[in-house]
Amino acid sequence: MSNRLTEILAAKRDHVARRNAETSLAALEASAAGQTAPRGFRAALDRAAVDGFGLIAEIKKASPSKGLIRADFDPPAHARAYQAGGAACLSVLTDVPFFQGADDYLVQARAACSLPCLRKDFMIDPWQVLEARALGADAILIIVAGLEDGAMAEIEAAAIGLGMDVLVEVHDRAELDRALRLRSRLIGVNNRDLRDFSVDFARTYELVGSAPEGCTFVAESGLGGPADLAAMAEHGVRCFLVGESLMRQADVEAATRALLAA
Ligand SMILES: O=P(O)(O)OC[C@@H](O)[C@@H](O)c1c[nH]c2ccccc12
Repeated sequence: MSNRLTEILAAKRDHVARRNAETSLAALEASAAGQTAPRGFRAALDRAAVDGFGLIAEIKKASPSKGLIRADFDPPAHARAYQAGGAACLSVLTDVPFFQGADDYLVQARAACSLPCLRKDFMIDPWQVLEARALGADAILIIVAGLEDGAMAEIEAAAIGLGMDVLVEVHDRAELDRALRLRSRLIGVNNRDLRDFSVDFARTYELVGSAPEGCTFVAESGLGGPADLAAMAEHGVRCFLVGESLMRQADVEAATRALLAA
């Protein structure tokens, strides 16, 4: 069980325990209740995919495999550029130790645009879902590889209870089967295996045909440009989550527009 995901989840457990102890639940509930209503994340993706591609554009400063991705990191500017370039949704990394993310990046990005925003983090406890909503998040991520069935269901129930969408991330068929026991029908296949960070588009190609009717299917990670999206589209994939390749561009808006023109 010694892999990168296990390491990340162990650190997350300590982080959540600490934050939970220093934050009053009542204050968190009040700030979640004071947020504007969730923006429909899956609905925005589905709308965009009708006659184009549904893009979840990710605000990502660094990653454990690549280190710093962008020195002039500016979440509000990136959020505006992604929206102007045609993205349907945003994903904002809030994990601190491994992705150099921050809760505040999510708050800033969401305030700077009108797109639905996913809090991209490693959810292990329903408390983090309430925290996500208190930050304004419209959707959360569940990584099937990191959770038991019971924990997944609890985290999902917390999100649904708060009106949020849930992106359920899988790597293989066994994980897809587990994902489909949940209620969410927004499924992401991560081409990058979080256990060893290897990237393989075949993970998406193998699973796209197994997603039942009525699922919104998202290919995630390692997508470099229009040619990759065009190849994915040939396999019937219409929705994508892209971070690094867009974050490395000087002109993020133009790169986003070019990507969606694939
Ligand atoms: O930067 P990329 O290769 O375009 O990948 C984006 C996104 O898919 C990736 O950041 C990601 C997918 N699932 C995750 C889970 C946790 C942290 C990060 C991720």
